[in-house]
Amino acid sequence: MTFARLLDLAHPHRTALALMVLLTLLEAAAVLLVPALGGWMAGEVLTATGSFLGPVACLLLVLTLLALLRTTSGIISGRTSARVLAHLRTKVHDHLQCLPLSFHQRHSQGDLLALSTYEISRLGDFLAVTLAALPAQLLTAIGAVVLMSRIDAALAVAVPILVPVFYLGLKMLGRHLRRIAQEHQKAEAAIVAAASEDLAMLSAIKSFTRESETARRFAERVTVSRNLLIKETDIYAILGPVTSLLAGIGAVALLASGGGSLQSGEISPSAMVSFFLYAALLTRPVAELSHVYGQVQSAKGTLSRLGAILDTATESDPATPHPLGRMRGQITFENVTFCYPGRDPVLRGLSLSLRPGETLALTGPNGAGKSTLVSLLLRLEVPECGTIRLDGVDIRTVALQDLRRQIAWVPQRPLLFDGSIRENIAFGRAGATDTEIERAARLAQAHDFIGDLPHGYDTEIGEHGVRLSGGQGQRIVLARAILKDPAILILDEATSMYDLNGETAFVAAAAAAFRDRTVILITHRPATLALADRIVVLERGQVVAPRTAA
Ligand SMILES: Nc1ncnc2c1ncn2[C@@H]1O[C@H](COP(=O)(O)OP(=O)(O)OP(=O)(O)O)[C@@H](O)[C@H]1O
Repeated sequence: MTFARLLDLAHPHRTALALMVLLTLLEAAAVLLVPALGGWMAGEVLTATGSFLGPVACLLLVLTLLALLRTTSGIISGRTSARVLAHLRTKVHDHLQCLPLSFHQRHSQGDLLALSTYEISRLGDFLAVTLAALPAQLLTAIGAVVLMSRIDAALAVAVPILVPVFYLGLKMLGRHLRRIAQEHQKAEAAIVAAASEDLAMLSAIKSFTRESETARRFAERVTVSRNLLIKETDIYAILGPVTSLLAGIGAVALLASGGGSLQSGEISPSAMVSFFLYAALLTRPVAELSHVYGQVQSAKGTLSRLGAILDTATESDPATPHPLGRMRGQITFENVTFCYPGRDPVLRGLSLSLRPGETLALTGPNGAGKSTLVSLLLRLEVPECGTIRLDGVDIRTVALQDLRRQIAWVPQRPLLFDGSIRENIAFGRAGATDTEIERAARLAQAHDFIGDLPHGYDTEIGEHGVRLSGGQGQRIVLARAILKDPAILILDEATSMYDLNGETAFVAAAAAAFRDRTVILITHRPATLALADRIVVLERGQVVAPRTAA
């Protein structure tokens, strides 16, 4: 399963990976020639025939070929690695974007961040560098063993005994290493989660003077990760040299046993030198293969977490979606019941209708289910039972993007990104002109404060709009929604941070902003309630007191 996932991820890069494998195999074949040529050259020198120009020339040729192959494979490996990483990152990012909000509410952001950055980068290297070079490592190791056994047949008996022992040792160590690697990846995720939360909470941390507790909590997580990393690197540091040493000892023992053959003349000096060089050559792939074993364990963990995410169903459209043109804005909730996992129902058989062009104020106690109602209308959540219709069309039968294009939603917390004010407003509609952006900003009562900023609409507002006040952020987000020019506008406490003048001005301008659309105002504020044609009170998931505004 894990292997199938790996093949799937490698598929778009198969040509480059195959080329890498081919080049490294050629490189391994060239490397295997070096001991033979070395032995030949040594033989010529030791027998003092003086005719060692032939082997020297061959050796130089092979070394030049090796340098060329290594340069080419180095370039291809670097490029493939960068491409694999970019592909994995965008694949995971795009998939995360398409997963329902309920998935994100169940998973830690830190875990997802660690997976899509640090873990994926390790996996990319594993795929494009380590695995691509694996066939060449095997060829070098097997080639060296075969060529050594041709020189001294005793090796042909020793190898089948040594290999399973070596493999079993690696397997035992590998299990231990996998557990440590998994714990380390979890610890890294916890660090990312704490770092991003601490930065998001910074003003609260400062005002409640919780710096030392925050630092202690962070240091604890760092210590856990540090200790696991030390364990991991210790094992890697021991594994390589120890396997080299074992392979070396084996080779030297065989070499020593070959000493007799040299004296008895069964083996020539040049064959003896070649044998020794093959033995030295063998230690490198053996040590690297042991390293690969550890990396395989770590990659398995990443692949299984990645698989769990990539196998989670994304938001989907019906097979033949009902086409939607510009809607009139009639909304009907029919007997809708919904509950979050493990919670009591938030909405209980709720029925509610809005006429096209109507402005409805939705009010009621905190936690009554008002925002949840909006999530259901946007199909961010799906009701357990009941039907929601737009202009009489069941929203389950339409394509998600078609549905969401009809609706502009201003959530309780302004969602702003690191960019200019212009970019943040233009996020509402691709291709909007500066005039349209300015008109939306005027309706949202944002134009005047924007004009007072040093760079006006080009002012950079920082991550999450940190360089704006709460009320200014709300005005930008409201302008964005107005710019979208939707059939349905939903304002969820969208003016809660407006100052009195701003709110009064918005109420005065609201007729223009609300013209020709259905509006849902979720609010407790009397000034905003006064904008509504009708006020509906939601309590414990049900409509309790609909009444007409005076
Ligand atoms: N993702 C979630 N998982 C579990 N429960 C949730 C989730 N989101 C909201 N709830 C719960 O659902 C209930 C309704 O929440 P909702 O946000 O719809 O209320 P609301 O009427 O908009 O409240 P407020 O006036 O405070 O904005 C609350 O009890 C809340 O705790």
